[in-house]
Amino acid sequence: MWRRRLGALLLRSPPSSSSTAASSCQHHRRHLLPSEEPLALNRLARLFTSQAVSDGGNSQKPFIAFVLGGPGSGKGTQCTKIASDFGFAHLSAGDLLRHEIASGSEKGELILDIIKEGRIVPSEITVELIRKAMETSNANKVLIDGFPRCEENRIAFERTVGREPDIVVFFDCPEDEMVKRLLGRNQGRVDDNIETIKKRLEVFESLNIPVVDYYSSRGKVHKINAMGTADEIFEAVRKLFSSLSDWGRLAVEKEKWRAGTGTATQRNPTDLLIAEALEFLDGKRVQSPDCE
Ligand SMILES: Nc1ncnc2c1ncn2[C@@H]1O[C@H](COP(=O)(O)OP(=O)(O)O)[C@@H](O)[C@H]1O
Ligand SMILES: O=c1ccn([C@@H]2O[C@H](COP(=O)(O)OP(=O)(O)O)[C@@H](O)[C@H]2O)c(=O)[nH]1
Ligand SMILES: [Mg+2]
Repeated sequence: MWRRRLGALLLRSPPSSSSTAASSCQHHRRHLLPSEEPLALNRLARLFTSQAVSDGGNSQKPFIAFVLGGPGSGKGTQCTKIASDFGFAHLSAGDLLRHEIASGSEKGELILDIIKEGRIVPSEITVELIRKAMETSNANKVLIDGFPRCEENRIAFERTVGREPDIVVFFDCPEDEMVKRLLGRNQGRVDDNIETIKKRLEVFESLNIPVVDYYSSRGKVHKINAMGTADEIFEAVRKLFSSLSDWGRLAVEKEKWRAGTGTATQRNPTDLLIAEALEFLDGKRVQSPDCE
């Protein structure tokens, strides 16, 4: 039984093969470059797992996922689900800016004007809000929803926080669907009107897509088709995060085994399982007769 389960796990595609950007981009094919370097899957998955099990969320280096996509592509909806199923803190850049407006600060007035026009708030304001929210949340896994909006945002974040995101999830949605969703959002937002929506779509194409292209060239983008019901889309999202988590666990086992907690002369089921995982992770073909 354990062997059958292992076979199924090992035969599952790693996340980089099925969903990394560029390979199957439907709505933004012309923008996304093929990945120049493959996702460092073992490193990434190990990081994901070690952060997931770190002690009480005191890690200084959280796992960071940027969540990008056009206005109305479903970023916020999917982030809520990821946060609840995978234990991420959900930091929405737009929500942080709206809280600043609600606080009545001087900065809030400037932010309101910019949001009404569908433009991008100066990087120093947004990056500072995100940096503080990351510090306050003290979480070991963070979703940053709707940021960076442009290359300048990206560079300012990387300079201030001192690192890149670990992955970028990109929701790929056709424009007419995004417009339909935004006009039906009904949350009383000052920017959910057709005039601002048009401007936001232009800004998305001209300034946000280059950020996706940049991370795509770094092998970090996982593109998700954002058409379908929220639950259907979440199935694809769940696969991505589950794979990271499964592969991370295997990578940790591999390290333990290499460190001497398993030897070739021990032949109990756990050792066999680890040996098979090791072979697979080393890129060899696993003989798994119980599975197909
Ligand atoms: N898959 C979906 N199908 C139809 N409507 C959706 C879907 N996902 C989200 N929505 C709705 O579309 C609107 C925009 O979704 P939201 O998550 O706020 O997107 P974003 O954060 O990318 O702007 C919301 O009213 C939301 O309830
Ligand atoms: O990093 C960010 C995120 C948002 N915004 C502004 O806030 C608006 C709303 O952003 P949000 O992410 O809430 O919109 P969504 O894409 O989710 O509809 C954007 O159009 C921008 O004007 C910004 O300037 N920088
Ligand atoms: Mg949103």
